Amino acid sequence: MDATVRIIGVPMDYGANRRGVDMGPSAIRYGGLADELEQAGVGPIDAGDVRVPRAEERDPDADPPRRGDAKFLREIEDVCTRLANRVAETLAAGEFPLVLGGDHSVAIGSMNGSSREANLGAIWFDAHADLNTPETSPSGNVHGMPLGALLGRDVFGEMPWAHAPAVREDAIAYVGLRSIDERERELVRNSEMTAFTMADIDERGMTAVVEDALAVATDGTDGVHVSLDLDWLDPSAAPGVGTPVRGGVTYREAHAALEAVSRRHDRDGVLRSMDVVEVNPILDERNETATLAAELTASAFGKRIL
Ligand SMILES: NC(=[NH2+])NCCC[C@H](N)C(=O)O
Repeated sequence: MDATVRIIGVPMDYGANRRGVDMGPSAIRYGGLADELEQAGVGPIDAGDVRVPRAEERDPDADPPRRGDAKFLREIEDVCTRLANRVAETLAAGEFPLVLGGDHSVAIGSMNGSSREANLGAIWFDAHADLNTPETSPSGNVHGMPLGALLGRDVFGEMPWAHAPAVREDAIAYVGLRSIDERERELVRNSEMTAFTMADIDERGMTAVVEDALAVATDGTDGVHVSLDLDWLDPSAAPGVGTPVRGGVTYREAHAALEAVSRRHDRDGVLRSMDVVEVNPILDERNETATLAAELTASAFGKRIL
């Protein structure tokens, strides 16, 4: 990675089903992110956090969460608008935006910012498809909807600050899917996205799958956004997440995947922006998941064993 990496924290948990991911940015920093990046040969700048209104300060009656609705969408849009601006400014300054979540709805902001001046592709490292809309969501949690939002589906087509689609469907590749809601399954099947599930990884190996995902995300695009949800990993390696799903990626597969991204970047500079999301320190064991998040980020930016 030749560009300076600008770390942008987003201490937000409005999109998640439980409290705690708002502490993710602190935990990942405490887990050694800056040191890890330096070992990868990257000079990071920590730009601090995007302002997120504290949940305790909200009027509890202002926006009552309802089933089938998008909970706290107003707050999430507000934060994502600020984040999108920060990401766009970072890119305009010739720096690389590294966004620390927060729940996965932060990707709505980071990818909107990253795609303002570029045709963006994306790799979604996640157990979940995150393609719900308020209409299809079983939970109403917006962290299950960021791709629906980025594609401008349903009410997300009416967000005046966002341009939709922020990313072309056929330039998105999932890697490691294993938990898809009933109605979401149809959405994934009927979409033009490429979905590599855990079964594909078992059958073909991580490196081959990630190389294919990179081919999808770079085809006809100016750059790739990597969205790394820590629940992509198996809960034995990453216990500090709010929506754990067993049967996930191992510690070694995860490093292999991000090393494959970094190798490709070394060849043709494809990486444009990245977010690392869903670390929940309350549920974690001695900050293990946040530390892993920092290590995996360093692998994406070129840290090698030898
Ligand atoms: N980024 C995440 N952790 N997403 C979890 C989504 C879970 C479920 N599919 C939902 O819509 O509620």
